[in-house]
Formats: sequence, structure tokens, C-alpha cells
Amino acid sequence: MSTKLSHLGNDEADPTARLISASQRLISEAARLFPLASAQSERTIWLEAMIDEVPDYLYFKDRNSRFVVANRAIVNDNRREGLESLEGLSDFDIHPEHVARGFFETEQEIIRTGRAMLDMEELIRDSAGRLKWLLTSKLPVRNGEGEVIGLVGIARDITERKRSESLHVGQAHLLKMIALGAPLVEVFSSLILLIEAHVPDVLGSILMLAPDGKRMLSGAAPSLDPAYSALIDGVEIGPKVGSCGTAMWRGEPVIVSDIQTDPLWEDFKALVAPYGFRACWSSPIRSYQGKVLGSFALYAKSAGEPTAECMKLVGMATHIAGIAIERKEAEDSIQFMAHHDTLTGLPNRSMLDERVASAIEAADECGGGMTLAFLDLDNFKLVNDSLGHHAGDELLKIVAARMQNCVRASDSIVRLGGDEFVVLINGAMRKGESVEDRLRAVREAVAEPVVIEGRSFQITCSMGVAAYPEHGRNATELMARADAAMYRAKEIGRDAMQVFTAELANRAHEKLERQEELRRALAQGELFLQYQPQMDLATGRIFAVEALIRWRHPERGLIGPGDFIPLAEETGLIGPIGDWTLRAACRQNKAWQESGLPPIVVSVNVSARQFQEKDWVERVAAALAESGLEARYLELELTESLIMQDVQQAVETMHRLEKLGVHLAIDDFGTGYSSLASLKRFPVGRLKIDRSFVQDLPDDGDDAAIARAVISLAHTLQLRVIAEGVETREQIDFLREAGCDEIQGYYLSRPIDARALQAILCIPNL
Ligand SMILES: Nc1nc2c(ncn2[C@@H]2O[C@H](COP(=O)(O)O[C@H]3[C@@H](O)[C@H](n4cnc5c(=O)[nH]c(N)nc54)O[C@@H]3COP(=O)(O)O)[C@@H](O)[C@H]2O)c(=O)[nH]1
Repeated sequence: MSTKLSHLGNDEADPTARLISASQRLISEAARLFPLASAQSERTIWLEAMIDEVPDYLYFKDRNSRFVVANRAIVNDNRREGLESLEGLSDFDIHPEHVARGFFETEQEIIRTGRAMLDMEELIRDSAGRLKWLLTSKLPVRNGEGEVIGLVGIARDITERKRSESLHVGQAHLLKMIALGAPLVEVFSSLILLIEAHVPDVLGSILMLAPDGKRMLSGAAPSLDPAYSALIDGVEIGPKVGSCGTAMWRGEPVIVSDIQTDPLWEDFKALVAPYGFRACWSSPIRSYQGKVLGSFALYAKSAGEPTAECMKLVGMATHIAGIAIERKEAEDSIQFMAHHDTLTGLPNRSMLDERVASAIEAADECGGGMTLAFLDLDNFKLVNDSLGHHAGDELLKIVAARMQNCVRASDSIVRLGGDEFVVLINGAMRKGESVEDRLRAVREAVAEPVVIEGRSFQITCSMGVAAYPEHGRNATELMARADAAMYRAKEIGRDAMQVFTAELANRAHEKLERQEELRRALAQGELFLQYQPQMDLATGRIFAVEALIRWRHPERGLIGPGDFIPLAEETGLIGPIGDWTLRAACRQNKAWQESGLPPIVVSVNVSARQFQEKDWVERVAAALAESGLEARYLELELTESLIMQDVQQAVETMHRLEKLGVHLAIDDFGTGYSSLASLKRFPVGRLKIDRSFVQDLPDDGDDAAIARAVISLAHTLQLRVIAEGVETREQIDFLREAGCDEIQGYYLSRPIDARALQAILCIPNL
């Protein structure tokens, strides 16, 4: 065999070059070992003997692509009955036509061009029917004149390498699918097909363990008969439930080599028989922490055990399936958290729009309707305040579950936040039942007695109802109307259900108008302050004034705060209005001081919404800085109920205000629910006895007792006490005798303008 190989590179790292150089070395070694072998034929025998030892294919073909020489490796792999040598044959004699044609065309090109073709990857099927990947190089062979007389071929079996490469590519593809959030069934199917491609004669199946941990659920089995998969779906796992049910039950691989005889399959072998499976090898799929999530199984049609290589692949498959399931579970739980309320597990506000929109769509399609009810628990704050947030949370969970039990699967209960819920009644009702019946059932369920921390109590709710299409054409309209109806239900005394009406529509419209008017009032300076003096009972000195806001409406005249502060609170306008009040009061007090009047404290009312704003303390500081008023001449009146909304937060804010140097007072004392324990924590200077306890003094025994108790309590805590709403001499006498420190009320003066108040402040002592 003479081959001109000098034109090839001699890079030893190149596998083909290595092969070629190995055969060259082989030839020279033969020449070195047998220098004395004079006869050419003897030398050829030795040479062929050595070539036969090479595990790669080595052959020489003539110009017609017929084998002239072929080593044992290629002959063995293509052995057919009666075929001892390939000599004189072509690829058309040993390969299918389309494969042989490919080889032939390549070789003819080499012969025509005289150019070698290196490192070609070829797929063949050997005579045993095995698919083999070859890395082939074919080089032209020339005679002494340089003419191409044939070609030499060298081919190495790279099936193993290709297998592991395709496994890696398959794994990478699967991980990419998982990362991109492909549906679980697609990931599973690709995984099974990958394994099936690498393990001959098996069909794969993935089953998942249901969330109850008891049943098997279909995952994927792309090559199994769907009827068989359907038979397994939902079967309970157990100690003797075929391969998969037992593997999940035991949490370990279960290798059944013969389904027909294995006791684990006793109850299921009839089920599998029509499908012809004899062996089933199943391994549990586990989470990172080891929890069983499902099983990966391979079915074979002949009895037997898996090879070690097969079990290695199964190990890889269960690992990837575990990652996919865990990733899906994590994604599901993120999705769930984004759309559900963590406390009650109910859908949250983000789901509401979607559900209302699809309910409307469904109603349109069937020409039906839907109903939306806003529900607010009555006096829920009382539970929170008196029993603590933990009890409040418990109560919410209980009523949420009860409400959920009252509606059908097609309906929804949504928690908007706090104690606010929405009931969505979808589609037609059962015969003899109305939407009202169902909503009534929800209210009755809420009102059932609740036992929390050993205490039994009852909570009612107020409900506002709006129906589609009568009360609104879209989600926004319906929600606004149900909300308006709910407010009406609260207004008429709570524990009520109010359906949206035209009158309510007018009210809602009016409310919107008034809100705009109020916004304009602030912008156009229609708001102003009056001041009501406060007197020290011991000295008779006016030591402070309370700033009270008023609205001079261009058409409706003077409007008191009771008529617009609640609206301002509801709409958030209280923020800018409160800021304005604070700044105006500070500025006025500073102006009085600058006019030479004795310094007094100005007391400003604070609403809950203002107090809860994050930067409120900074805004108080800014009002002081802007006016130049010293902090000790400003008092902030906080109501008991405001503080009790979130005692911890209130105490923190109060301490920050105290640091500024402003005084703090508790307004309307006695109407809220502050406990003695919490009262001790508040850095306040005085309590204001609510007007309702003063108005019937001294005759009303209960009020007298309350007033005395508040005074005594305040003094015990070293606080001063002021009584508001004092209108008569008798009230003053009573309060003085009971030890009250200060008074405020019409008896002294009605709230008056700054200028009028200035005149009073000039009077030395009243
Ligand atoms: N957040 C804010 N709330 C404010 C502001 N200004 C007032 N208010 C709150 O509005 C409520 C009603 O106030 P108003 O109509 O001004 O009534 C006050 C007094 O006029 C009234 N009063 C005073 N003395 C008597 C009396 O002898 N008899 C009688 N029948 N009424 C009297 O009491 C109101 C003062 O109450 P209080 O604040 O509790 O001391 C009221 O709750 C105000 O707090 C504001 O700027 N921001």
C-alpha cells in the first residue's frame, strides 16, 4: 500500500493526523522489525496482520470505490452470511442505497479533485443492526506518476462520544426549557424522549405525587398508550402498587424485572397486560430536600433488569425532573402569593379586576348578569384594639373561610385588605334561589358566633351591592357603586345590606362634586381658622387656644368642619388641608406673640390619616420652622381612636414629636378604648374630657362619675385635664370641685376669629 501522505499536516493533536501517523509508524515499524524479509509478499502478510489489529476501520478502495483492502474491524462490523472479506465489494453491497450513495459521492469527489476529506461524521448501521457514529477521514492515494489510483479510509467509532454529547445537549436544552418556564408536561416529554433515545427498547413515564401526598397524577408519557396513562392517573400509592406507586411510597427505586411474577404488581398485572410490558423500573423523583415529588419509570417489553448505564441515565432524569417540579412549584407559589392574600388565602385585589372582567364577559355571552358586593366588617377595629392584632387576624381567617363555604366554585370571595371583602356572584342561580339569598347566607355566616382565645363574640358586616348590567357597565363603575352602597349601609346603622340605587348614584355624584369644591376651597383661600380660648381654672388665665377650621362657601355660607373633614379624610384631601391648618395656626400664634401679647399655646386637631403619613413629623417641624414659632407653643390634639389604630406606631410617632418639643394631648378622652396600660406609654401632657360627658353635668350621675374618674386617672398619671363643651356656671363649679385643671367651652367663648381673640387675650385674667 503506497500512500502519499506528505501533504497532510503532522499535528499530533488532530485525531486523524494521529491515526495517519500511527499507520505510518506501523509501516516503518514493520520495515524495521523485518528488514531481512526479502520477499514483498511476506512483508505484505505482516503488514496486513498488523493492520487487522487496529480497532479503527482501515481500508483502501480503487477509483470505483470498491474495497481493495479492508481490515478486520470493518469486515467484522459488516459481516453477512457467507461474507469473509469485503474485497471487490462496494458500499452498495453492505449499506442501504441512500447511505452508500452518500459515501460514493464523497469518494468520487476525492478521486476527482485529489483532495482529502477529513473528520467527517457518518452514521451507519452495522450488520448487527446497531447504529454507529464514525469519525472518518478519506485520503487520495497516488501512483509514482502522481495519478490518483484510489483512496485510503480511516474511521473511528465515536458512538459513545456522540451519545454523551447528545446527552449533554439534551440536558442543556431541558435546563433551558425549565429556566424559560416551559410547561411541565413539555419538559417531562422532552426528558423522556431523551432517555428513550439513549436506552434501547424502553418507554418512559413520569408520574407526579398529588399535593395530598397520596395519589399519583399523570406527568407525561409521550410513547405510552394514553389509555394506559389514564388508567394509572389518580391511583393511590402504597406498599404494593406496581413499580411507581411502591417507589413513591417507599421513597426508593423499585426494579421489577418481571411484572407477571412480581408480587408488587399482583393487583395491576392484568391492567398492564394488554400493553405487553414485562418489566418496569421506577425511581422516585425528589426535591432538593429529599421530599418525594413523583416517579420516573422505564417500561420494557421483555423481562429483565436495567444496566448500570441505564440506571445512571435514570438518575440524571429524576434529578432534572425534580428541578423542573420544584421550579414549577416555586413559580406557582410566587404566582399564588401575587394574586392571593397571605392571611386568608383568598384572591386579592389584583385578581378582582380580572375576575370581574371575565364575569362580565361570561354574562354578555349568555345574556345573563353578575353581582358584586362590597363587604366591610362592622367594628372590626374594636376587636383589634381590645383583643390585639393576633385575634383580629384569627377572626379574619374564620370569616373568610365561612364566606368561602357559602358561595359556589364559580363565585369568588376576594379580600381587598383590612376587613374589606368583595363577593362576586357569577352567572345564573339555581332554581328557587336568588342572589339576595346567597348574599344573605354570606352575612349570616359572618354573624355566627366566633370563639377566639376562649372568648366568644359576634361580628356583623355591612354590604353594598351592585349588579351587572343594571348598575354599571364595567368593573370600575360596578366597584364604585357597590362601594357607595356599602357606605350607605354603614350610614344607616351597619349590619345591613344596601343595593345600589339611583339616589345613591346622585349622592356619589354629589360627593364627587363636593370633593372638587373642597379642593378648590383650599386653593382659593375659602378655608379659615377660628380660635376658642382655654382657661386655667386655678388662675383664670387664658393659656391656650384651640384652632378650629371653617369653610366660607361662596354659595352655601359658613360650613363647619363636621361637614367637610370626614370627606377630606375619605378622599385624602386631609393631607394638604391639615398642613394648611398647622401652618396657619403656627403663623397666627407667632403673630400674636410678635404683637406683644403674652405667649400662649395653640392647639391643633390632627386626623388619623394625617398622623399616619410617613413624613408627618417632618411636616410639623417644617410648619414650626416656617413660622418661627417655638415648638413649646404648639400642641397637637390626637383622638383616642386615632392612637388606638396602631398603638406601637402611634407611640413611636408621638416620641418623635415629643423630641421636637411640641405638646401632645388626647382629645375626646373616654370615647375610645385606651387601656390604662397603653395610656401609660403615651408621652402626652393632658387629657381632654369629651363634651358628651360634660354636657349633662352636674346632674347626670354617670357622667359625673366618668368625669371624676378621668380627672383622677389623669392626675395619677401626672397629666393635666381639660373639660371641653363647658356651657354653664354649674359645670364649672362641678369640674373645679372635682379637681379639673382647665376648661374650654361656650361659657368662656365660642370659637372666634383671630382678631376677636386678640381682644380677649388683652384682658389680664378672666
Ligand atoms: N382634623 C381636624 N379636625 C378639626 C379641625 N377643626 C375642627 N375639627 C374637628 O371638627 C369637629 C367639630 O369641630 P367644631 O364644629 O369646630 O366644634 C368645636 C367647637 O366649636 C365645639 N365646642 C366648643 N365648645 C363648645 C360648647 O360649649 N358647646 C358645644 N355644643 N360645642 C362646643 O367643640 C368642637 C371642638 O371639639 P374638640 O376638637 O373635640 O375640642 C371637632 O371634632 C374638631 O376636633 C381641624 O383643623 N382639623
